Amino acid sequence: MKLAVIGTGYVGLVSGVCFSDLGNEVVCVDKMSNKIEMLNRGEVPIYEPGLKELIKKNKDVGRLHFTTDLLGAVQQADIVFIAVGTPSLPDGQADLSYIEQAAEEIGKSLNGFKIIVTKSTVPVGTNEKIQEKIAMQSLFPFEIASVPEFLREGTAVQDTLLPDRIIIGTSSEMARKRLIELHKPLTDNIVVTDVRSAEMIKYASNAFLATKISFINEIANICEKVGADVDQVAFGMGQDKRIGSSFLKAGIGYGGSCFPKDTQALIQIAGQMDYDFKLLKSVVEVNRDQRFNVIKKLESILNHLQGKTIAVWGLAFKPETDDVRDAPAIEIISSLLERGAKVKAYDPIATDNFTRHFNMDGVEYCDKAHEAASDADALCILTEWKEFKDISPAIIESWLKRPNLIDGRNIYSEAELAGTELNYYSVGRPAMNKGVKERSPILLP
Ligand SMILES: NC(=O)c1ccc[n+]([C@@H]2O[C@H](COP(=O)([O-])OP(=O)(O)OC[C@H]3O[C@@H](n4cnc5c(N)ncnc54)[C@H](O)[C@@H]3O)[C@@H](O)[C@H]2O)c1
Ligand SMILES: O=c1ccn([C@@H]2O[C@H](COP(=O)(O)OP(=O)(O)O[C@H]3O[C@H](CO)[C@@H](O)[C@H](O)[C@H]3O)[C@@H](O)[C@H]2O)c(=O)[nH]1
Repeated sequence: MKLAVIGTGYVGLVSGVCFSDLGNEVVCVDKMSNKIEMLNRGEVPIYEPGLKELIKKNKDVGRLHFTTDLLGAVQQADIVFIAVGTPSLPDGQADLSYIEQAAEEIGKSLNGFKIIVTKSTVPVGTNEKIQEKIAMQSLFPFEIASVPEFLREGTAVQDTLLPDRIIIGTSSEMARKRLIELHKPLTDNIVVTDVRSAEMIKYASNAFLATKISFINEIANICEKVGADVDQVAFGMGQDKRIGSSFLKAGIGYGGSCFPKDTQALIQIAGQMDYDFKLLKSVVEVNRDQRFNVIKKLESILNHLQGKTIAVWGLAFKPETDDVRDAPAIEIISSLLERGAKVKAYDPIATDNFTRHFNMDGVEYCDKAHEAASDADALCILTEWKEFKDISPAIIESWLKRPNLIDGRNIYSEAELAGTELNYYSVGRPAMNKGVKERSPILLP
């Protein structure tokens, strides 16, 4: 099939490349000419394992193209995917201006029957607005469908080629058939719904996963008070198939380009219908507070942070990505600076992105983990990069000026800490904490 994909962010680029790998003729479009120039030179604007190789393979056989020419791309396509951004507006609603603009441009470009598919995460009812917008621009026939995307950054290629399920929301028999045919090579688990339900499935899925994370983080906070170990608790809970073991990793809360914005957007969607989504509001509040536990623990160890040197390992919102959108590191570093600390930061790949987006005076960005930790009063681990796990706590202790380690992602085990004199604090594992004032768990009467 001939496909056009509008927007070459994570979703557009990865899905375009994967569709082309399945043998389809794909043209990926972006209005940012620098991105398209990079892609045409064989460079990849995002860090995503396996993507570069797949782009090269499919470009070399002439099945994959990159262009800024939306009209040309749409005109040669049978199916057009919209994969532009839907960032948050200041009040939390989804900003649909990129969607509206793309729909208008697609409408102006139609030259015959097409299926227009929205992959972007959009509020319920948006696909109907897209339909109206396109129809205002064109008399050519077209059908619409909502096929939300569920890939995770860092495993995007794998998630796209081996999805748990594909959701196809459409009322068109023709779109249903063509889209099932297109996705069939990926999975047999294709769920066909109406358009509004497909739009809601995406938000409900992200909100539910965010809820699991905030739930386990609150359990972790209680574990610290009652002397239980959240990792053991999560493992035990996860053995129940009804609960499942995924997304129960306690830490400093979720970040990234999706959970923070999509939870806020769903609260707004509900609010516009006069429904107060109390549970999800609490999920967001718990997540906001969780990252500041790092600051509280630092203050309990160091008393105050004025003039102290704090090393930070991890700027990306999670490992295997250079994405820093809504990363916990942003607020944690800002709070450290506000309290007068000197911050030395290191990330294996996200530093350039971080410095491009955030102007944080007073932060020294380091090229090596060792350089950041050297002579620091404390080290905070904010992202669980494998590179960090491979460095033993004993080595870290030898680099630091004072032996204080805040492990925001629970990357070290008790055995790895044995023999060190580190004041160690992780999340929800009080028996492993050493040197922190509230070290002894409060035993229940
Ligand atoms: N990032 C993820 O992991 C992920 C996963 C699932 C779903 N989503 C959803 O998918 C959508 C896209 O997310 P993303 O992270 O890939 O976005 P992004 O913001 O990284 O990229 C969007 C791209 O679209 C381009 N664009 C905008 N308007 C355009 C137009 N009219 N013509 C051509 N190009 C245009 C922009 O220049 C940009 O390069 C969002 O709705 C997001 O919520 C994202
Ligand atoms: O047990 C867990 C799992 C994740 N996280 C955090 O949650 C955030 C999001 O992680 P993850 O879901 O792996 O990354 P994303 O790439 O943001 O993917 C989510 O958001 C995408 C965009 O909508 C969806 O497509 C995916 O299905 C959904 O998992 C990160 O900060 C993680 O550190 C935890 O704290 N504990």
